[in-house]
Amino acid sequence: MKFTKMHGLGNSYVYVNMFNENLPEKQLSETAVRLADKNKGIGSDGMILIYPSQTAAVKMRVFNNDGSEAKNCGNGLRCVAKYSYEHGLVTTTSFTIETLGGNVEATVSVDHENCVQSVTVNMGQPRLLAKEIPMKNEHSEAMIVNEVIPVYHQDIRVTAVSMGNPHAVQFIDSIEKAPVKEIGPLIEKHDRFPEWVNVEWVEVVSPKEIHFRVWERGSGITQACGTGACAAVVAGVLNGHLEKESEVTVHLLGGDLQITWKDDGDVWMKGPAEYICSGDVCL
Ligand SMILES: N[C@@H](CCC[C@H](N)C(=O)O)C(=O)O
Repeated sequence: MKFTKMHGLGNSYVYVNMFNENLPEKQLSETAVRLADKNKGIGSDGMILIYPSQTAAVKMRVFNNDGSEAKNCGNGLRCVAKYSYEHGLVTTTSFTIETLGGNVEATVSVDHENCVQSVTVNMGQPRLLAKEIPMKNEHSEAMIVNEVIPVYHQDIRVTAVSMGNPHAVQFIDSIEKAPVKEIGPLIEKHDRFPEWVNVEWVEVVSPKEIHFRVWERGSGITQACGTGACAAVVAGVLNGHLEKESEVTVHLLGGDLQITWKDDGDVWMKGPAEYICSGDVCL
């Protein structure tokens, strides 16, 4: 099977062009696990499949490195946009990408050689009600903003945001002290989150700048999470640390993203997408 490995700020996936390849549905999950293995596979945070779409230019499906399927992936969207444009799957610089979390609009910025330098994605509106995350709560129609959940003898305050996939965001004084490895897995599988959750830590530097760390559902620590960065900015506004309409620079382990939560409710993400390698892999 032909593959291309790409990354968005160090968040790497093995991409498969399903316009040409054929993988049986029942093998997708185990293939993602095998490809992600750094010793017996290619090594990645997961696998992303690019399909023809009935409702958009292309369709993206995302698998974490434990084989679970996710409904969205911000870094993946930018890489799918670059791949689709440079491989002729689309012919315009703005086009729609279908995800299981909804359709989004991507715009590629190209240089004089028609290579994509950066990608801007309108990620759509965050979903904030407990039932939309989903998060178990006495009132399923309530938002979860800076609410305490007990985690292993500690009370941790989280703000819950869905960007098509679920996120629990915490604010801390120093990003260097984020207990990602220790607390991440406990919140990821906390019984308040029936579909599990991506877990983020945020240090607010100024109304236009934050530091960010993530424990991703199904993949653990990664260098970056695009949907997580969007969720962090939304949570920052909801908690009064950041402002709507303001472009926020999010410093992730793998580099920076620019995120804006607009007055009309849409969240915009701008950042890079890069190739690593491509080739054939034995399945
Ligand atoms: N790395 C991604 C998110 C991938 C899916 C996530 N782990 C989930 O299970 O929801 C991003 O860049 O958004």
